[in-house]
Amino acid sequence: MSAAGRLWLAGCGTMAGAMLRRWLSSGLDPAAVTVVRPSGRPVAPGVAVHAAPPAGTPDLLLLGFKPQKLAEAAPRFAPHVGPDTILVSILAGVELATLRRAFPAAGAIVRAMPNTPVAIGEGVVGLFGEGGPEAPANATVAALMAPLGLVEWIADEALFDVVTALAGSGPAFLFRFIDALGAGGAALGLAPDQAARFALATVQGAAQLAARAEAPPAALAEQVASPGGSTRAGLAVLDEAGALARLVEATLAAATRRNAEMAQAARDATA
Ligand SMILES: NC(=O)C1=CN([C@@H]2O[C@H](COP(=O)(O)OP(=O)(O)OC[C@H]3O[C@@H](n4cnc5c(N)ncnc54)[C@H](O)[C@@H]3O)[C@@H](O)[C@H]2O)C=CC1
Ligand SMILES: O=C(O)[C@@H]1CCC=N1
Repeated sequence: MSAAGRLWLAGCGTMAGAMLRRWLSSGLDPAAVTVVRPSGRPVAPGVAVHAAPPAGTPDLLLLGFKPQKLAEAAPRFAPHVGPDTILVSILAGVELATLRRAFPAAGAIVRAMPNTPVAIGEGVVGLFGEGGPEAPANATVAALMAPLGLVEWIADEALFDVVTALAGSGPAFLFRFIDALGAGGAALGLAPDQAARFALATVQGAAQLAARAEAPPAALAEQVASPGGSTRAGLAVLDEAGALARLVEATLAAATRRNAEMAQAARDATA
């Protein structure tokens, strides 16, 4: 974790806060971290917090505010970003070219797309950097992200909005599904609290089984669905005219479109 040297977080809300929690619990020295957040509110013992960027230059600056704040925040942080600084952005949508315009002196710029389960080391982090997978900064960024969960480089920045929809937003879609599973059971007569517990434990168990199994999820579904049995009757509803697949694809498409809109807004705001 010391690979990142002096680490500054610009913004420390839900997402950057989840990343920081995991970094600290996996051994990052809090004295190496500076959080800059408008409220100046404390974050964690030993982590310096400032309402505005202090003097100095970090080795790695993580942009953790909303994409809509880029135009306002960038001029405050840019003077602290030099050729020895790696800039990492978790801003949904916002492209490398926009970030490069806002931080012309940065030594390297990498986009990272995490999700909230990184807080417990069970997240996903998609990465895309300016210099391609072999750029020297990439090893530093990959080492920093490693404790957060599954870390993979994305081959094409044009796909980053899809990664954001699938993995960045994905937990929200799955939380909805857990609720829907419980609500479905409750609608058919189970006590709502018991239905909610069963739904959560079922999703947790199924995900863990799928993660450990050699067979793909489709084969695991077949193992549950006995011929002529009740699971088959339920799957027929999910599969009718590709109902579930179409719903999920439309969901990801809507989120992907919104990421592209935020990218455009950030381009316009920083032009
Ligand atoms: N919430 C999520 O699950 C995910 C969020 N993201 C990205 O993470 C970023 C942050 O999202 P959240 O954590 O959900 O939002 P949030 O609203 O919880 O946190 C943003 C933080 O930025 C701070 N901030 C605002 N203006 C600032 C400035 N000028 N300088 C420094 N800090 C400033 C705010 O005080 C706030 O605490 C967004 O760009 C989003 O696209 C990416 C993946 C997943
Ligand atoms: O909703 C958002 O815009 C961000 C991107 C991925 C998750 N949250």
